[in-house]
Amino acid sequence: MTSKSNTSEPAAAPAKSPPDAYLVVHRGMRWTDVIRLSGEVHWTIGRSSSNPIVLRSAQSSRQHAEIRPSITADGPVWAIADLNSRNGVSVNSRRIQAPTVLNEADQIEIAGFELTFTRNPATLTRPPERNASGAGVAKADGSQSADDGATQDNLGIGSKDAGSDFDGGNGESEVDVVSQIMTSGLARRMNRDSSSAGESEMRSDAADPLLAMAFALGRAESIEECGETLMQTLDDLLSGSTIGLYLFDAEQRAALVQGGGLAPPRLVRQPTGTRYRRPPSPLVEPILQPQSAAILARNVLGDRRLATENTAGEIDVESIILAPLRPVSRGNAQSQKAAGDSKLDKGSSTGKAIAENELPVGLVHVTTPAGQPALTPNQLRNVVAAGEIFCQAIRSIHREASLTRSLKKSEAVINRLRRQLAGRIQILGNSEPIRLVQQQIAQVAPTPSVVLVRGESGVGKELVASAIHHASPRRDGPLVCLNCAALSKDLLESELFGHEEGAFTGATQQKRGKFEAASGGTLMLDEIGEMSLDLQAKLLRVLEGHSFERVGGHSQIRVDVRVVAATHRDLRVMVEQRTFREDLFYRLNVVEILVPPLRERGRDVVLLANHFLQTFAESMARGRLKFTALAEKKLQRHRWPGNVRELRNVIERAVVMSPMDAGGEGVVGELDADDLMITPVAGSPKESSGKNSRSGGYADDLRLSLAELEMRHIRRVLDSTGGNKSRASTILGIERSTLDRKLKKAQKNDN
Ligand SMILES: Nc1ncnc2c1ncn2[C@@H]1O[C@H](COP(=O)(O)OP(=O)(O)OP(=O)(O)O)[C@@H](O)[C@H]1O
Repeated sequence: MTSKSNTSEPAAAPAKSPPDAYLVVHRGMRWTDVIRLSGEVHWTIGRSSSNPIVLRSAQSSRQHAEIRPSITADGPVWAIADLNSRNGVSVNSRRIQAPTVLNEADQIEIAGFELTFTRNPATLTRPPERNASGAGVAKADGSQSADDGATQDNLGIGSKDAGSDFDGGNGESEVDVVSQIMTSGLARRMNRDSSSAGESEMRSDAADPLLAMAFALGRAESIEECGETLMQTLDDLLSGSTIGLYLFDAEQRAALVQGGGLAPPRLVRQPTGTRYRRPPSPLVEPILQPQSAAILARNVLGDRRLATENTAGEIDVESIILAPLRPVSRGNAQSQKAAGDSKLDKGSSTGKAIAENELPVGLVHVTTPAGQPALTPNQLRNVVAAGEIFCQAIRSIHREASLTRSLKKSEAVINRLRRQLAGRIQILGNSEPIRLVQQQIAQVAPTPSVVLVRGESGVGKELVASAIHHASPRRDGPLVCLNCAALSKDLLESELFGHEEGAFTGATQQKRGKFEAASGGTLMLDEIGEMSLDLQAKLLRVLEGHSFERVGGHSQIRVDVRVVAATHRDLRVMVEQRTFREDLFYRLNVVEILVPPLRERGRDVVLLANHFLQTFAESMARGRLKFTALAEKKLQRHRWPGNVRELRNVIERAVVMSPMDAGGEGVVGELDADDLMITPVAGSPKESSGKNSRSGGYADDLRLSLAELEMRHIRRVLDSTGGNKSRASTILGIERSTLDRKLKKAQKNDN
């Protein structure tokens, strides 16, 4: 920064006082200390406590400098003069040689302190721009003054890291030193109280309420409770002051972003004889800006820009604190630093559009009435500290609430999936043999017994095992399935029991087996009849409660697993043929469930076919589909050698091959017998002699009524036009409205 017209020397005596101005002492990134310059007062600055502004520093002369009203050709101004100090006074890094007019945003350096001169209250809440090098206050000529060596104090604000407010890192905190600046008539009174010992006593006094607050907030469960606790703490820290606590809910945040004013405070403390009044908007607007600093302003009496008038139209406030409530996170501190380093536009005033998420969560506004001691920098520091503790607490409450919300959502999803799963593992069917299976599952599921499920391939043995698991007390544990026919003897052993690293070629790392993976749940061993006799012996030992070792391992592993075995073979015959161990057979055959083939389930075929039809039509977005009577007959007559799996595949294929708009708006698409690709079982009557009904075969038409035939033709034409009704009605030679009427009527009949 270079010095401007302020080197011009003003005339000595003022005829009239200059406009009020502010001397701003930046105190870290989060707060500023403001001294109002008003009237015709000569504001001497120095080490002596007789000065209105006291600098407690050995670098400061007893009477170091003076800021006073002066007259120039342009009118009354504020000027600064060096009172023959040892270390001099610099304005914008230039040591002044004569009284110098102060201009907006001038940086004054005295005895290592850095002060900003401003007339604009909007700039008061801005954190200072910092010297990027982190060096202390530079002298104008770059030299050290003669008696600089007299003190080792390094009081330059610029030497402090912008992000850390509490410790200057040089053994003495910057805040401690700067906090000893005092103003006006209070200097003497404060001097009495704020000897170094007094200051630290004040701080330890503050520690108790802050500590009590931290404990209370740890227990608080709502924002309201946190607000009450903060208010109580502020009351303890700032007795005699009026306090307003503003907390911005969603509505208020939206209003503030739109440029609306402050809503009434959420909580107020007003000692007897005082009345709380909101801060004026010129002060509120800048404090809502991102990265704004808390301010302490003293000598506020009569200043309408810093305080609101009473009912008599007077500003009867001695000092104020206005602090934004903003949680400080690591990221936040970094962005504050970045803002302090470069982003802030020093020249502009307020009124920038603020994003809702950049607003503080609230404000603390403290005022002391005229005639009472002014608020102190320590009190400012304590308000900011209390505000930060409060913000952390409400952030925890918000986080907890959001975690609870997402937990509830997850639970809802889990329950939905459970229901879906339950639907999928439902053993559908009303036939006698399938009812018996359902009943056996219900009986055996709650017990810990081993179950042997037998049946042809594709009848639903795995589904039965799954149903047993999900109806058992182990339902929250894992269900692990292993097909014993799919692996060689050695691989099956390592799959079942796991292996240690290096147990065999390719065993590059330790692996848990399925028994361990199923611990606490159910292990389904499919195709158990394919297991080698050696492995059968090992399995039997585990089923009898013994521990086992991983392949290549020595440690004994014991698991809590329920086994459900399945096979399409007749194990009794295998036992007779000595290909299956008799002892294992009896161990497995505690409860046997025989799943009937599909051909023995009567009308269940149609029930299952319809279930698969709906499932696939939905997953392939084919709308509503149904089977024609002929299709159902065909399904019923087939012998289903591949059982339910075959049925499922037949239906899936039919749905895949059906037109995309088969079940379009207002139409239930039909799957005819010809759409079902089933190889007719030898000896059964030919299920359909016609071609695919949609592609134009008329063999079945001989059994249709005229109306049915008409509708079948309409649907074929509609198919050929891709569902375009206008084109279909042209081909059919009828009005579009007639077509609509016929379709509606057919739909009614279908329903
Ligand atoms: N009653 C049923 N209700 C609904 N779906 C069933 C039913 N029975 C079987 N299924 C379905 O049929 C298919 C085959 O069933 P599953 O795999 O359980 O038969 P499996 O007897 O274990 O076959 P494999 O002998 O080849 O191991 C699966 O998609 C299954 O969901």
